[in-house]
Amino acid sequence: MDATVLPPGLNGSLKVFVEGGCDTDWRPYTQTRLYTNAFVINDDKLLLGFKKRGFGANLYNGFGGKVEPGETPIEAARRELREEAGIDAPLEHAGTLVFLTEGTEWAFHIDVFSARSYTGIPTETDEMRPEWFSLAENSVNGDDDRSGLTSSTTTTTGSLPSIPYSRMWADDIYWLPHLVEGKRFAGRADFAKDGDTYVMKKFWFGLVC
Ligand SMILES: CNc1ncnc2c1ncn2[C@@H]1O[C@H](COP(=O)(O)OP(=O)(O)OP(=O)(O)O)[C@@H](O)[C@H]1O
Repeated sequence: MDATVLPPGLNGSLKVFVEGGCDTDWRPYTQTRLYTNAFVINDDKLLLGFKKRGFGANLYNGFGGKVEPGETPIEAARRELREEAGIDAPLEHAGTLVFLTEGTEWAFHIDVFSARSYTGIPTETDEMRPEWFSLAENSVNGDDDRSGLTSSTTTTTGSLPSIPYSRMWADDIYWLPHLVEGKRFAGRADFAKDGDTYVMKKFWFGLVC
């Protein structure tokens, strides 16, 4: 795809790998707010957090939040990882995501980071419950409802569930496999609201080339 037809908000040399949704225009916006999202991989396991409150509650996600005044995105990402998961990690930039949600006139600009090692012990906080998921081909289905099961925060052996995409933001299934593979990506998705649920209406994701 020609760089001139990138969705508004995305820049650089990107090659589309998936796009779809409604045949409508991208929603206009005048402001962006900076956020971070950090994913820790350890051997064949991925650490996700179950969000207990706030925006995206009851979904699994990486660890992150708003970039505070005076912080760089990487500083914010490491702070949020410490605050929400209790660990430190040598985060590297993996991708850039732009999201519009119905009801807000500004765009989320999310710098996504990943690390292949960490220090500390993943620890549940008020906001997030860290859990490990298997990246192995033959792992058990992580989309099943695991409520009532013991938290796997400290599990290092046995069969972990696979990434629970049905209980994550709808965009994650497109770009997270690329993050796991160590590829750099960027994308945009515009969401509409259906009651309390956000529905992904239009999306575009590409790899950095
Ligand atoms: C729409 N599609 C999306 N797909 C995947 N991830 C998404 C997302 N939209 C937002 N996110 C992430 O959700 C977190 C919100 O952060 P959020 O908890 O609101 O921020 P912060 O911790 O600063 O808030 P408070 O301190 O509670 O105010 C933050 O990681 C951000 O990257």
